[in-house]
Amino acid sequence: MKEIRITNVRVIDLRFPTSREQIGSDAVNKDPDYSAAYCILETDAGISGHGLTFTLGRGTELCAEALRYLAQPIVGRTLSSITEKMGAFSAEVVGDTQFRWLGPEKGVIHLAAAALINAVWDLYARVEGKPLWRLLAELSPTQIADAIDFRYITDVLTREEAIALLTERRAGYEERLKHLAATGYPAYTTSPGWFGFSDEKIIRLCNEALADGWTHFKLKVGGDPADDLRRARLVRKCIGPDNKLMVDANQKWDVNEAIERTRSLSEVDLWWMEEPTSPDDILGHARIRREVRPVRIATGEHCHNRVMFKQLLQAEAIDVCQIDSCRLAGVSENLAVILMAAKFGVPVCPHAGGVGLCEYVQHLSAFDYLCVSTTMENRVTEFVDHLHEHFVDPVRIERGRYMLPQQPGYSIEIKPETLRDYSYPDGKVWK
Ligand SMILES: C[C@H](O)[C@@H](O)CC(=O)C(=O)O
Ligand SMILES: [Mg+2]
Repeated sequence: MKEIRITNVRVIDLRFPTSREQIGSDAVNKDPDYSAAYCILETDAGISGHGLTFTLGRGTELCAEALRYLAQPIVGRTLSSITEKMGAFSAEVVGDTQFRWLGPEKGVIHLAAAALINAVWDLYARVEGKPLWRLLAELSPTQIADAIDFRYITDVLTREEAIALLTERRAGYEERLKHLAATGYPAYTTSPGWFGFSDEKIIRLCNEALADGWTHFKLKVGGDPADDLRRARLVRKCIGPDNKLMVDANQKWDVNEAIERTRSLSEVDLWWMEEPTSPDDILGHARIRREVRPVRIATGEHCHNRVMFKQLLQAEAIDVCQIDSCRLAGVSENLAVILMAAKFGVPVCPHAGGVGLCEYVQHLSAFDYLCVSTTMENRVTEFVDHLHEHFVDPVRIERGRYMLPQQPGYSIEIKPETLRDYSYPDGKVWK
C-alpha cells in the first residue's frame, strides 16, 4: 500500500451553547458550554483523521493554540512512521523539551495532546478500514504494548506483564465478540440528572429514560444538603428500588464533608459516589472510601494521567475507574490505565459527560470487554443524550446499551456544517 503522508493539520475552536438550557451543569461547573478543540489531519491520500479534546467554553482557545503547536512536527511525516510505535509517538508529543514545562502531562497541554493522539488513531483505523475497537482488538498483544508509554508505571505494570495479560485473556474472544455484537455494552444515563434541572424536568426525563429501557441513572449533587437528599429521594422513588442510582458531586467537598454527605445520601441506596473531593487527593479518596463503605467511590474524569490512576489504584482509593478519552492523552494512555485497572481488579466505567465523549468511549469499553476485562459485570459506560446529531457516525443506543460502531475510525468526525456554524467566535451560532 502507498505510504500516506500527513500534509496539513487544521484546528478549530468549536463551542455549543449548552449552558442556555443548563445541559451538562453540576455543582461546580454550573454553566458549561460543551466545547472542543478539534483537529483534522489532512493527508496526500485524500483520507483525513479527526480528533477532539473536550472543554467547557472559555479557555478552549488555549487548548486550540496548544494543539496547533503540538501538531506542527507531524506535518510531513508518514502515517506508518507514527503508528508502528504509538507509545513512542505519545512520549514524543508529551515530551517536548520546552513545552512540557507547562504540564508536564496535565492541564491544557495534555488535553491538546489527547486531541492529536486521538486524531492519529482515527486516521490509522480509517486507513485500516476498521472501527477503532476492532483495530485495537485485532492488534497483537505486542502491538498493543508498543502503543503504550510505560514510563512511570513499570512499578505496577511492565510491558511484559501487559503482554502476558493480553495473551492470557485472548481465550473466548470470538464468543465475547458475538455477545457484544448481539447485546451491546451496558450503559447508564446522566441526562435526566443535571444540577440545574427542575424537579419536574428530572422526573419527566427519568420516566422517559425508564420507558426507553434504562436501568442505571446518575444524579448531580453537591448543593444544599437537604435539597440533595430531597432530589435523590425523588429520583429513587421514580426509578424504583431495583434500578441503580449513582450520584456525582464533581469535587465539591472537603474530605470530612464528603464522608458526612455520602453517609447521609446512602439512605437512597447509592451504587456509587463520584468525585466526592479534589481529583488530586488520592489519600483523601482512600479515606472516604474506607469510611463510607458499602457505598463505592468512583473518580477519574479529572485524573490527568496514568501516574495519578496508578496511585489511586495502589492506594485502594477507588472502586470504579472512570477513564476519560481526552483527559488522558488519548487512546494510548487510556490503554495503559485499562490494563492497570485489570491488574488491580477494578472495573472501568468511562466518563462521557461532554461532547464527543460517548462517541469515543464506546470503542474503549468494547476493547476492554473483548481483550482485557472479559466481563461486563459491574461495568457501565456513561451516556449523555446531547449533541450526537452533529456527528457523522453518532452512537447507537438500544435499551440502555451501546451498540457496536461499524464505520471505520474513532466515530469522532463532526459534520462540516457544524464546524462552520459552531466555530468560535465567527460561527453563526455565536454572532
Ligand atoms: C461539566 C460536565 O457536564 C460534568 O458535569 C460531567 C460529569 O461530571 C459526568 O458526566 O460525570
Ligand atoms: Mg462526573
